[in-house]
Amino acid sequence: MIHKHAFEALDKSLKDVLCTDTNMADQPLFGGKVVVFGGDFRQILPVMQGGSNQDVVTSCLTSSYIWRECKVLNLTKNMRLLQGNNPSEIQETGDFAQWLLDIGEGKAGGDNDGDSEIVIPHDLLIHDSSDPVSDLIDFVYPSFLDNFGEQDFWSERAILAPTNEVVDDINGRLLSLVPGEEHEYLSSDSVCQDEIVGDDVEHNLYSPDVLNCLHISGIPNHRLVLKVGVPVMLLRNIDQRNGLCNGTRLQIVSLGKHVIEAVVISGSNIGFRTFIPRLSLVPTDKRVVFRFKRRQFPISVCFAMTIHKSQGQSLSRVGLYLKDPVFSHGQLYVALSRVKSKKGLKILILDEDGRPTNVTRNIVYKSIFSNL
Ligand SMILES: Nc1ncnc2c1ncn2[C@@H]1O[C@H](COP(=O)(O)OP(=O)(O)OP(=O)(O)O)[C@@H](O)[C@H]1O
Repeated sequence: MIHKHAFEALDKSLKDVLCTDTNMADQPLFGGKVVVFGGDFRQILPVMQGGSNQDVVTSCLTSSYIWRECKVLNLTKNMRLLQGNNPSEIQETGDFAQWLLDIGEGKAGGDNDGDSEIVIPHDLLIHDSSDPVSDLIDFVYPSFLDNFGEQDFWSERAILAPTNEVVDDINGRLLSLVPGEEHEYLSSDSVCQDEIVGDDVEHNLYSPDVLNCLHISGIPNHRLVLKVGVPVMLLRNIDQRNGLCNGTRLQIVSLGKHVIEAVVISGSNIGFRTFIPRLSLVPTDKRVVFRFKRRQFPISVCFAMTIHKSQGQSLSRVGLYLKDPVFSHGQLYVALSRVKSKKGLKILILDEDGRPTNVTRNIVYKSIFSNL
């Protein structure tokens, strides 16, 4: 979800361009233009690094002066969930849709606000298994090697997890099963010129070895290992007209030294072939206190992806791997609601001792709903 300041900036810009009245109080919102917002406050709210619950809630559009003039229209039907053909399937879909809403609104397993523990129904769980992670992988990617060459096989499946560490672990495990030669691409990392002060201590602090070790959300790792046929996700908008946006999934066709050929497998331009170059990527993560750039292909392997990255996706098969519990408002709801049918969802929750369990954390800041 976008920070309210982005909408307020648009409001001010449109007022500047469209209003002749210099008295701010008399200028209509968005310069008199009608603006339609679409969103779901049960989903993940703006990311505020180090921010409190209240900081997150007040960063939303509902806490802006704009909201006072918004008219709210509610959508009532979950269009992603495929309706069944017979009464029992229709009933099951309806019950599942209601359960998702209860998770999103903090009502599942009793009324709760903030962090709560919820019990996941038995039929959605991976349990009683000697190797539960393999079972989850087999559920999402059955007959992995037989289906490996099929483009359609990759377009509607994913394993989701809250953190990049777990995602990298699953991706590494599945990549090792893929037949074919491994290609390793190492990034070139350097501190941005405006950060260099010519001091030896600073120079050593920011040496390439140090920069190479940084794993930062939103940019690829220093070491990117790929094979032909592997599904990858774009991490930047590189050609929006042809559907090559941040989050688009592609399958690798060939791996060159300077360029990677891939075919789009998700979104509106499925089948489109393209060449991906290396880009200089500058992380925006405020926890990195200096600016540096990483020159690397803007992609990551996506057998598994983080819940944040899965926002907006509709998938026919989802394996939710909760080795660690979710950590932000709406994360569990987003993960569970990516799927098009209840049958396409399995969840593996591990307890502190690494054993499968049926209880996990849900986080819902109820104050976000108070203005709706
Ligand atoms: N009017 C409709 N008729 C049929 N299918 C629809 C309709 N609207 C949406 N869908 C389907 O529902 C799914 C979700 O749609 P879409 O991604 O636009 O919703 P969204 O609100 O952006 O979802 P989310 O925010 O949960 O990612 C898609 O598979 C889409 O094809």
